[in-house]
Amino acid sequence: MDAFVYNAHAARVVFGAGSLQHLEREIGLLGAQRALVLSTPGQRKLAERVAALLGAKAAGIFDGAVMHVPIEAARQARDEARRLEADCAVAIGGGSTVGLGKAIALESGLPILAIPTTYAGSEMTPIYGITEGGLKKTGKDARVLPRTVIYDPDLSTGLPVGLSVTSAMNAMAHAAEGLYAQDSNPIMSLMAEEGLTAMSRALPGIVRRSGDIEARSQALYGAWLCGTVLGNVGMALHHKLCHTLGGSFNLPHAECHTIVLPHAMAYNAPAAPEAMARIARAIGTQDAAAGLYDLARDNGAPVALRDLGMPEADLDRAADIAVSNPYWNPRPIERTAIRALLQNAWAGVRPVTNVSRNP
Ligand SMILES: NC(=O)C1=CN([C@@H]2O[C@H](COP(=O)(O)OP(=O)(O)OC[C@H]3O[C@@H](n4cnc5c(N)ncnc54)[C@H](O)[C@@H]3O)[C@@H](O)[C@H]2O)C=CC1
Ligand SMILES: O=C(O)/C=C\C(=O)CC(=O)O
Repeated sequence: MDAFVYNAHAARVVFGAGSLQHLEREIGLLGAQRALVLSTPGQRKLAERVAALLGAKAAGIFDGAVMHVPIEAARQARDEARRLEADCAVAIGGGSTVGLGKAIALESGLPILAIPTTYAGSEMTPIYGITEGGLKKTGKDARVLPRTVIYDPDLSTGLPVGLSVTSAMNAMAHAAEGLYAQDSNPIMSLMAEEGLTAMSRALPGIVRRSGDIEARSQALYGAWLCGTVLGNVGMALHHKLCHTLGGSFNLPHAECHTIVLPHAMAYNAPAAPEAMARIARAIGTQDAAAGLYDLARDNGAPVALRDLGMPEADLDRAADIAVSNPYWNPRPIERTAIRALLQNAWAGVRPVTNVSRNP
């Protein structure tokens, strides 16, 4: 076994259907008296429910969370937290809402209690992202890691099936890249495999019946594991491509992850055969790249960037941006091969690598 460094991140997790009922207890354990509740405009009603549960400990609601955390939204939320003298942020929603909580915590150090309703996994990472002047910057800071996470599968039954599938693929991307990360370690790899398995088993159940609590529980469990992997080891080519497509071409986050993931795996397969074998085993397939493509397609997710409205003419610029300041990657970043990868992802070609067959 190779030598490795393992850093555990402290977070308290309360998991299970109905666990939102423990919110008041959990806020008490954080020692908070004035919680600012955060949401998107679309999840305002849920934020009001949370505020009602908090009673006198609710300082107010800010429902201006937006994908990729525009600096303007971050400033408004920070101002509101100061004005209300909040001593805690309760973020209920997906990665955008948790991201807004992180923007507040980054400046003020306020503790975050996160209640995720998608599978993006941000609640388990010290990674923040803020968009300013059309550019998304990401960084790591221990202050933004939520102190407490309440995973209540009841709250995810309303997540539309399409977004459930793409959000799950977003989570799986964290695990897949974690398996070949430069700083990977055996503990994170265990979590990554288990997270991939949980997600691939959960998806057909959710697609069959959106309110299937067992499937929803499996998916949230998978989101927890995959998010933990993202929070502990580095991202590589796949995340760089998605941040390029989301940040510079305004394509939707989870859908980009879904479409690009099989192609990023095909690109990296020759340089990371063991990771490919583990991914394939975890999702019960012969070939990691083709298996991830099939999982998305068979559960009704988009598989082509052109179906998200990306013009073919933008692929050259996307390739240029993706190869500038690349994240570490197991296979060297070659512009011609990245351009070909993007072409395949744009057209929705099913990739097959024949590298993953030997666990
Ligand atoms: N910092 C980190 O570690 C990570 C950050 N992210 C960031 O998170 C953002 C994407 O987050 P996502 O969760 O994909 O999307 P999101 O948080 O933007 O949510 C997408 C939409 O679904 C709605 N929604 C969420 N949960 C729902 C539910 N249960 N029922 C009905 N509607 C619901 C939201 O109101 C929103 O309109 C991106 O900005 C991405 O960069 C994503 C992963 C990790
Ligand atoms: O943008 C961020 O907040 C940072 C990381 C991610 O979005 C991870 C991802 O691409 O899912």
